[in-house]
Amino acid sequence: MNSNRIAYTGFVAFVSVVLTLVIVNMVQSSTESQAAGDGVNADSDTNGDGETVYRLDQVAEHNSASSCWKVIEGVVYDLTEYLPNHPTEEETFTRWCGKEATSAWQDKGNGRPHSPRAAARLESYRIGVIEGSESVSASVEPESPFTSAPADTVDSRSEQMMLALAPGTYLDGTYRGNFIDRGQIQVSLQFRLENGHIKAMSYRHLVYGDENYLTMEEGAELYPVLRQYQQISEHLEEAPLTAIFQLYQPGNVVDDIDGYSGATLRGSKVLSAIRDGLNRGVYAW
Ligand code: HEM
Repeated sequence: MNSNRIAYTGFVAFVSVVLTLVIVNMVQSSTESQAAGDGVNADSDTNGDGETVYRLDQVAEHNSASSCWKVIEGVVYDLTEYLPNHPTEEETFTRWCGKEATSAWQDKGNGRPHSPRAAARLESYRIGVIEGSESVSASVEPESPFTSAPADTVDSRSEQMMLALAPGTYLDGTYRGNFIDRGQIQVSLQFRLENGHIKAMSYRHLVYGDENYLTMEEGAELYPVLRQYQQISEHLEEAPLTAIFQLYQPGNVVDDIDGYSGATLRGSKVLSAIRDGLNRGVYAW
């Protein structure tokens, strides 16, 4: 073998090694970029039970009706297909898409839990668990009186208010309370407290200016106002006392009859009348 030939063979070997390295490198980086492009599933792990483990920021990407995931008690559910079957306005359900929704699931925003039938249905939409779910389920957010609103709108006031109405603070019995403004009793109501839950709330007097809502006929112009008051009392039926704080956001409690602004006033009056009743003490056992 002459020296030219040796140099040529060496050169060819060198080039093939370099080419191989370049190709291996290209294949590797294309696999990596594909994985990154796959988004949510790419960097999701599986746990010992073979379930996919998601992070909250991955769930947060599925925050609309077209793709709706929720985290409930540490489990991730893809509820997109269930959405059209939920028996409420779509917004009640979709506002929790992409979020930690344990408290909303537990009290439906009205202080009442979902039925066992609903819980069974939920299971069929399970797609995985949330990262660190042991600690998530152990430290589920404290029950909030504002659970009908996402947790980020809750502030520390809610906790103080909850404490003020903690079960056992008010005795069971019948209560009567009033909201009085500008020298006029506008709302007078009665309710029972049984095991800390509101029962049979009724209005004894509902007046504003010259209007007496309680005697209004169904076709009357201001009849919707009476309807909103009734929706508030229906909403509170059998709810824990702390549910009265939901009246600060009556958009979740009554139909949008007048753009909520009036409903806000109505909610606040009822809230104030209930608290007046509580302050007065038991009216009858
Ligand atoms: C997490 C947010 C959710 C909220 C805020 C919510 C809220 C509500 C509300 C307001 C009602 C109607 C009023 C009532 O029955 O008291 C309701 C009923 C119902 N919801 Fe939900 N819901 C949520 C999630 C779900 C999920 C994930 C399922 C099942 C996959 C579900 C299944 C049902 C069923 C079957 C009913 C009929 C009543 C019952 O069986 O409890 N909901 N929900």
